[in-house]
Amino acid sequence: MSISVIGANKRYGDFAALDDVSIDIPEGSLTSLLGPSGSGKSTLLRAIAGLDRLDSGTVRINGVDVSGASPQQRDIGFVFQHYAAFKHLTVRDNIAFGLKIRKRPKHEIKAKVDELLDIVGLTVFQKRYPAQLSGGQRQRMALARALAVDPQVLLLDEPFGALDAKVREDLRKWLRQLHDEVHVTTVLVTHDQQEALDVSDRIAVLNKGRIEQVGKPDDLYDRPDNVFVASFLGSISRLNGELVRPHDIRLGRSAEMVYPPAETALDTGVIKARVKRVVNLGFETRVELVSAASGEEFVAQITRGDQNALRLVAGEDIFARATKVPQLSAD
Ligand SMILES: Nc1ncnc2c1ncn2[C@@H]1O[C@H](COP(=O)(O)OP(=O)(O)OP(=O)(O)O)[C@@H](O)[C@H]1O
Repeated sequence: MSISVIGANKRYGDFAALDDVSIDIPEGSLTSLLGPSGSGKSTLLRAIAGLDRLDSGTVRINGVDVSGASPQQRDIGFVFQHYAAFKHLTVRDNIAFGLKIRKRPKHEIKAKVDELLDIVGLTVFQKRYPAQLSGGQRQRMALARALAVDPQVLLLDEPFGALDAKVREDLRKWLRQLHDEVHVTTVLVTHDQQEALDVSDRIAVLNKGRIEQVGKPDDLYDRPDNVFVASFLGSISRLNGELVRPHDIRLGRSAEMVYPPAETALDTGVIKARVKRVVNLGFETRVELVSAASGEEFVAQITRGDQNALRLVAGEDIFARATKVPQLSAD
């Protein structure tokens, strides 16, 4: 099912939580709403779900105007950051809950729950109670429960937000696989750009109640419309007045060493810089630098292999040259 939001506005007093937001979410896609805290992501998701009414604007699911419909009528699966499971029901019964209240036949419930337990990897824990699960297992149970009733649309509001970094990473890989198997149109709210880049077919970047840009992860990263999108999707520095990404900066001990490949004509030219700090981050090394000419501080990210060859240390003067982020169309 596709989702269209057209001209959505939502105010709290004088404050515009959504300011004329329009977005098309294609059928079967996994689309992330990405933005800083307070940018309106949850407000937009809740409007799609029917949990909050818009002041004006339209929500369409598969072309049908559902703006006046209740969440139940919209046939939506929802998972929040803190999932409210039924504590007194086992994992199996939690997943079966929606099917039981819809009075589905017993054999159908059993088959569906068995399938979902398998998909979310909780078959061996099916007799446990929610309190006996880890946070990550509980969120997987929540997803299985939301999917049990075959919703038209799956809405996820920071579903992994309360989990630690490693578990988050595992779960977002798992979510992507799950989506590839189930294909339900999914909207994921996140403030984590890594998460959005990792799992999404499309990302909508929100800022102050407006959508800044919508596109495929690579398009947003390589061709951001403006500085906000460029900086929200990854760290970025200003160098000779140009925006550059840390891993697009070449460093060397001579000007000749930093010539970029011939095809990248869009570059900053050779810049003399002083190394301020070198930080080893496992596979990569972050080098913090100061431009000799302008005093601008910038950050380069090089491989550990390059650092082993260069052996950069704080205080030394080197040369840098960077490929620019393509010109920002909306600035
Ligand atoms: N019920 C409410 N009453 C007043 N203001 C609200 C209400 N709900 C949301 N807001 C405001 O609307 C803005 C957008 O909120 P929203 O929850 O959509 O942001 P968000 O992007 O999801 O942020 P976060 O990542 O922090 O959850 C915020 O400034 C918030 O304070």
